[in-house]
Amino acid sequence: MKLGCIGDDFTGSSDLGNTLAKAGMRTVQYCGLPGRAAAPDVEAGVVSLKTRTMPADEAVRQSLEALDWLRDQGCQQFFFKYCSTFDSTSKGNIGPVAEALSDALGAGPVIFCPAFPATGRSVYQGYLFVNDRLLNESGMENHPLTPMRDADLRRVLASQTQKPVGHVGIGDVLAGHDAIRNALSREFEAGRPFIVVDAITDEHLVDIGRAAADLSLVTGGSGIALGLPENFGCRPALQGRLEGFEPVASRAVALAGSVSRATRGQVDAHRQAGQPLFEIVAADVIENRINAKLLTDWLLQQDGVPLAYSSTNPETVAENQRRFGRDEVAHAIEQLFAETARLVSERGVEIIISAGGETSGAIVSALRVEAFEIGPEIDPGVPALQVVGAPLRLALKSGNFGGADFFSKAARILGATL
Ligand SMILES: Nc1ncnc2c1ncn2[C@@H]1O[C@H](COP(=O)(O)OP(=O)(O)O)[C@@H](O)[C@H]1O
Ligand SMILES: O=C(O)[C@@H](O)C(=O)COP(=O)(O)O
Repeated sequence: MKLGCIGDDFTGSSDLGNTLAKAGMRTVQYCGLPGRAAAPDVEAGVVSLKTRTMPADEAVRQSLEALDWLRDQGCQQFFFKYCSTFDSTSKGNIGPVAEALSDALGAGPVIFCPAFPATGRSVYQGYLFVNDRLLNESGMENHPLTPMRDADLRRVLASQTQKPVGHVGIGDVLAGHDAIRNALSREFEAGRPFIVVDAITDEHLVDIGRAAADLSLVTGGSGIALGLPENFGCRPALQGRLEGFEPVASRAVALAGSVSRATRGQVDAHRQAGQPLFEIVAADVIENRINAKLLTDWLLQQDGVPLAYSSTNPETVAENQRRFGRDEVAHAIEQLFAETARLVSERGVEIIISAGGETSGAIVSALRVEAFEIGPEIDPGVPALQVVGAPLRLALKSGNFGGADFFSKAARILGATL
């Protein structure tokens, strides 16, 4: 293994796997810390953890364990993948995890770059934009678990780490990879080892990737991984990745626990397309009026691509959190989806589409998936996934990713019988 990656959630890890596989690296996504050595032909391993919102010391512990495993596989460079909207709480976990990894590796300059132009995320003058909005006006300020209320990445990162934070601006990035490398050294030598790097286009990311060839630790969204595979002699491998998987004789079932803007739009579009929808109301979950058995029965009675969703507007989410407690309601809904995924799979469903990072983490854990092979891209940042060693396929959609017709498109590319 050449490139060892640690993802702070499961959807984000499949996003990274997608980028690396498209860029020509033989990539496997592991669900949690693998219990055995990787197959010898794997070039990039992505250990997906669910560390984004857990207490920082536990996130650090799990990330260091993943680092040890990746080191044992022979990796030469390490990548810490977090969200392209820099999702974190006031305590971390981006800063604490990056700090621990950097100390363990004795790293030099460490890049922080969540830019992902294909999905509208860019970093300019140290500020993170989502399309034409600053991060804190993009809808992310209402995220149920990681509300992002400051777009200045230098300030957000500095509040999470003891390490001084530097910046490589767009001027240096536009001047190409040598200038970027020099600027990184300049910041490091000035005593600022954690360096936010501007990037607006894929070309910038490729140049930053090239400048990072000798760095032991790189951190960011999946975009910053665009340029890394070439450093290992890999070339883009689009052949065979453009079409869907071979069809299988299984329906697809969709489960959405994301309350992000894009997911809510996809739920509406699915309804308008005449597909069967089941709305999960938080109070019904908490007060046991709905459970996984009832939901499974409903899903299996439908035609088309049935979708069960708890996605709702920010006011209702805030009301649910006030009434039941933020973590309690999130956990109850995640567990309902996880148990439902387990039951539909037991009853023969081989294709599950999941929307939401935390939601997907819970679902994948309940399905006891060990690893995924990365298949064709459904939409930017979302690949079709084949479970290694089992006839089960998944799509793990980050909340804010995907086009309006995502659920139907995913079912088709995953090879569902429609
Ligand atoms: N109706 C709701 N009320 C309160 N919390 C909800 C509701 N629906 C989902 N949630 C919780 O919100 C969180 C959404 O996070 P996640 O699944 O990571 O989605 P995203 O990818 O959009 O961030 C989950 O923990 C989920 O259980
Ligand atoms: O980088 C991204 O935006 C995604 O890969 C990601 O991590 C999104 O997280 P969720 O929205 O919580 O799925």
